[in-house]
Amino acid sequence: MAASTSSSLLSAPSLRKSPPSSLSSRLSLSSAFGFSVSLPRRRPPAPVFVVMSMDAKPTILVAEKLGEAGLKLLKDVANVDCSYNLSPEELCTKISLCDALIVRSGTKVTRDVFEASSGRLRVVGRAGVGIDNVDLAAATEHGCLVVNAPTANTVAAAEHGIALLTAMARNIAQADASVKAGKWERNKYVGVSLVGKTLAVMGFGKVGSEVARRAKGLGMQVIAHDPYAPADRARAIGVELVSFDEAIATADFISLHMPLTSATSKILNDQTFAKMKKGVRIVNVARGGVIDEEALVKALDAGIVAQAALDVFTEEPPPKDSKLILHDRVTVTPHLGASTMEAQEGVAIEVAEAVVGALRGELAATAVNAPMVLTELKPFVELAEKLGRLAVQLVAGGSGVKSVKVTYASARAPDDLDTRLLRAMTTKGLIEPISSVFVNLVNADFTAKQRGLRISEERIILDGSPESPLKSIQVQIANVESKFASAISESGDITVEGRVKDGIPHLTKVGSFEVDVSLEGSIIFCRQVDQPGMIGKVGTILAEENINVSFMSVGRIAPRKQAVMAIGVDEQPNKECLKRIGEISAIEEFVFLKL
Ligand SMILES: NC(=O)C1=CN([C@@H]2O[C@H](COP(=O)(O)OP(=O)(O)OC[C@H]3O[C@@H](n4cnc5c(N)ncnc54)[C@H](O)[C@@H]3O)[C@@H](O)[C@H]2O)C=CC1
Ligand SMILES: O=C(O)C(=O)COP(=O)(O)O
Repeated sequence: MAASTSSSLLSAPSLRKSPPSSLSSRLSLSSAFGFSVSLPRRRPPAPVFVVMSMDAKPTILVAEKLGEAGLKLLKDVANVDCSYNLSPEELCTKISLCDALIVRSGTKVTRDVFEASSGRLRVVGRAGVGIDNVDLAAATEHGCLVVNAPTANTVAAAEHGIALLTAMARNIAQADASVKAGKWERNKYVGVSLVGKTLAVMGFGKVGSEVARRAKGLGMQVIAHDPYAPADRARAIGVELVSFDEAIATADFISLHMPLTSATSKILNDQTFAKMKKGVRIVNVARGGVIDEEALVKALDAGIVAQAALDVFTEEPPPKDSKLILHDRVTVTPHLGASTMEAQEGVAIEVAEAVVGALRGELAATAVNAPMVLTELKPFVELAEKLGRLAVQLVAGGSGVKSVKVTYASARAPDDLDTRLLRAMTTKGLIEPISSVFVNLVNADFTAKQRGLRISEERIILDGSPESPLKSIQVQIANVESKFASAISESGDITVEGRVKDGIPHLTKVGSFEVDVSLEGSIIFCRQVDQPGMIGKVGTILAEENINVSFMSVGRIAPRKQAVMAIGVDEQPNKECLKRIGEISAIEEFVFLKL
């Protein structure tokens, strides 16, 4: 495949130098995808996302300690400046002389850093999974690639979870401090046994499943909650997937392994602690923000939570006088989940390879923000991602998403429409709302496969002018239940379909209902009895709650039967507002979805 053609799928924000041809030939998207597709004839060649020639040695700033093997890889091709504990000002001063920056979780790579680099910084490497310390939007705007190391520390994080679990159950940290203080308190530190106890693993991804495997080895009864994990993957290691409420109500121990997203933020709070078994013990090696820390202190004091073991905190380092940290039934570590010799060597190699590759012009499979080119497909790319986002959010908790079909209706011949970018963006929409994985053109198929998600594509060839690349895109999720039953079409699948109108993606079908709502902001779907006054009733509630409606559309099967109302809203309605809508008597079901 000619690199110049394939590269047209990638943007070239501000190139300093075109790549030499030997480097261009390394950017083979077909191999990155693991399949080969003939590319469209119309697409003009564009420069690749290459950042610099390798004849001048680039400079890489390593701002946090990195394993030796990774450093060696970097030093083979670059001038490496290892400067740790830089203040934000020092980082901004240094960065203007650097082509790449490598960090862990302790360095904040803010917009100021990208601005201070004056366009020289081309790659940020995160030697670990979470990239919450990197301003991704600013990176993308400045044409800077961000890569991470998503797999090399999985086992370390799982082992740390198990270490905290066992240390907590046997009061290891407290007893150690007591003996060192000259005491001998054998009765005070009687622990609890793990064997036969129920552990709820919340988030059954890479780390969660490794924790589950190990806990079973300790003789624990393991259940898991993960609305998006396929049940057969859980079954394969003898774990039952259950609802959130069942998990927290049944567990003697709860271990958190979900990403921090708007849906998981403070997922353990006053209400959810109240549903737990009295005396439950909690482990968190995910992200501090998934627990409402004040609520946890209250639950500890009320005896609902017997103990907690925490590696991560909302604010890191946490305030010295934090009641949570100082609580005598809480065991803490300073974000050590990924800190083993082996994991650090692993992430160092994984990130160094990605950074060196990126400097050479290759696009790493671990790229987090690979910017995409503005082509005629741009609005359809946006449509594909939004349909994916909508479809996955319509899935009811407990249904594993395994099989997705994307149907493109187009008047273009198959060899004149390359759907890889559309499929990648649909995959991004399907996976990102439910995961800490970042999906881009390069890693989309790989990521889907890794998660057991099968994405098939179908083309409907239409008569008419091939001027516009596509008429519509439909996304269907098979074999799942929906939290909005009307989203299930006659085929039995969750179905959403959209079109581009005046350059803006629109949703045109949900389930069997025709609607028309622009895909901006967020959406409320309501199914109601088709009768006068419904739009007014819902509109009035939204107006009273100061929620701006951007679009409203009603689709119905037949007059005075059932209808589905799709309402685009600029602001997120609060719980009270949604409750009021749900209480309108003719409304049979409704759901709020973020785009
Ligand atoms: N303490 C440390 O040093 C480390 C912390 N981590 C953190 O551990 C977490 C998990 O990492 P991975 O397993 O690599 O990610 P992953 O993406 O492989 O797994 C996350 C899982 O959470 C599930 N999930 C999403 N929303 C959920 C919800 N509302 N309820 C239950 N499950 C939900 C997803 O379906 C997915 O299966 C991340 O937050 C990551 O940042 C990872 C490595 C080291
Ligand atoms: O990889 C992650 O998400 C982690 O939380 C590990 O962070 P660290 O690299 O140890 O600062």
